[in-house]
Amino acid sequence: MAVRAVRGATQIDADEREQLLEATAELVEEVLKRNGLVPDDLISVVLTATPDITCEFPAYAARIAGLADVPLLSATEIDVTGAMPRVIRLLAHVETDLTRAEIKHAYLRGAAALRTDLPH
Ligand SMILES: O=C(O)C(=O)C[C@]1(C(=O)O)C=C[C@@H](O)C=C1
Repeated sequence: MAVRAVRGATQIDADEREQLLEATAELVEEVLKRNGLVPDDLISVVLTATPDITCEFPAYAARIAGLADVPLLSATEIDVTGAMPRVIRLLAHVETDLTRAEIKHAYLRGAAALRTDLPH
């Protein structure tokens, strides 16, 4: 049974929110680890959620996952018909000596199907 919490006058699904927090933390950690980055290398980070994700701001999830002093922004991904549901995307602007070709992207869990042209 889903545990429910209340934000303002609105009920939210606490289990879904916990999943969002965990998945976003995993994504942040993977992006940093794969590219040998630390939070200080991050200039800013934009996170998007598909429109079906309404339980929490991904930026909040990233903040408590370790990006406390990085400028963050949450936004909604475009609602394209037939697009993969329940996806969190992260676009980071970083200080790095890596070339674009050396950057390692992270498509985790089912999101790997979004870019089969990339190594995962
Ligand atoms: O990289 C992704 O997450 C995708 O879903 C692919 C893609 C693209 O076609 O380049 C599509 C939609 C997103 O806004 C970003 C990128």
